[in-house]
Amino acid sequence: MSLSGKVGLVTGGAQGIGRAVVESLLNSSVKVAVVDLNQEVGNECQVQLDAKYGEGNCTFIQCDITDGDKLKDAFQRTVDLYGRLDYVVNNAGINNENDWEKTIQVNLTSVIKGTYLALDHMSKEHGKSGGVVINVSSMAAFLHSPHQPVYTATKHGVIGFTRAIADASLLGDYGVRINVLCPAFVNTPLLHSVENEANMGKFVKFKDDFKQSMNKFGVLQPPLIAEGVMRLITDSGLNGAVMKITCSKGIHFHTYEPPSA
Ligand SMILES: NC(=O)C1=CN([C@@H]2O[C@H](COP(=O)(O)OP(=O)(O)OC[C@H]3O[C@@H](n4cnc5c(N)ncnc54)[C@H](O)[C@@H]3O)[C@@H](O)[C@H]2O)C=CC1
Ligand SMILES: CC/C=C\C[C@H](O)[C@H](O)/C=C/C=C/C=C\C=C\C(=O)C/C=C\CCC(=O)O
Repeated sequence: MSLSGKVGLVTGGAQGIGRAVVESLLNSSVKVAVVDLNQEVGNECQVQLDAKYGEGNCTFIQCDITDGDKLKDAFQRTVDLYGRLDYVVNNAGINNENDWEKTIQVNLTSVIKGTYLALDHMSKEHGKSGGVVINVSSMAAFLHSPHQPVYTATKHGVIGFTRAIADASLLGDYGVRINVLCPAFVNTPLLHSVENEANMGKFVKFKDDFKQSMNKFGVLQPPLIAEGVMRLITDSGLNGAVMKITCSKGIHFHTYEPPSA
């Protein structure tokens, strides 16, 4: 399936999982807006991607996604620059149990805003031609741990929101498929925040429990997560799907039992 001529937007795209996703999209000839808070890492990312994929194929947009107006502008700038929008990956996330309200804003509220903005630009309801949204949750939504209660709550929230809005998209004939991705531990800068009291607050004392889980379940590399994202984009049968990626089972899907009366 050729994705050439399509346009994507990835939040938190300057490093870690988001950066791997951006590169997979560029490898498939998708033009990409890299929306990220970090100016320095974003600038470096732009230089490196221009050198690797050629100028004009991606653009770094500095944006704090918790600022609703700035997020709206980032979507509009993407459409103004590339003429359309087809894929949105709401990936940016933080792990901050000290400033837990910020964690809710970044990990959940901004994912909801990003999904609604994606629908504004892609839904047939607004005369657009459809697309795909992928919201990044975590295996933490299935196997909770004592060192990140609010992070865990946000990742549960992302799954609930995504499954419900995916149903709305289907019933409302929006033409937009909306799926959720739940990676286990991935080797990115975020993972190293477990030892940092500024992030973990009083739960830092449970870091050994976290490390034991990492040893038990293993650590994935970002390109496998990007492979999962590309599958969610290209498999036209997937809407409201909950993709899990783990060391033991690789890319697979969570199954829900139908509710009984
Ligand atoms: N690394 C891991 O083990 C796992 C990560 N995840 C999730 O994957 C997503 C990406 O995580 P990583 O790549 O590991 O993290 P990371 O910390 O390496 O990268 C996150 C990116 O998001 C950006 N960002 C943070 N706050 C932002 C804001 N307010 N506005 C715009 N950009 C912002 C950062 O500048 C950074 O470039 C997150 O949602 C995370 O919760 C899920 C499961 C496992
Ligand atoms: C300081 C922590 C920072 C970042 C890491 C994040 O918290 C990340 O989102 C947390 C991931 C937690 C993963 C937890 C469990 C992983 C489990 C497995 O890998 C496999 C276990 C079962 C698979 C069975 C199934 O597929 O259902």
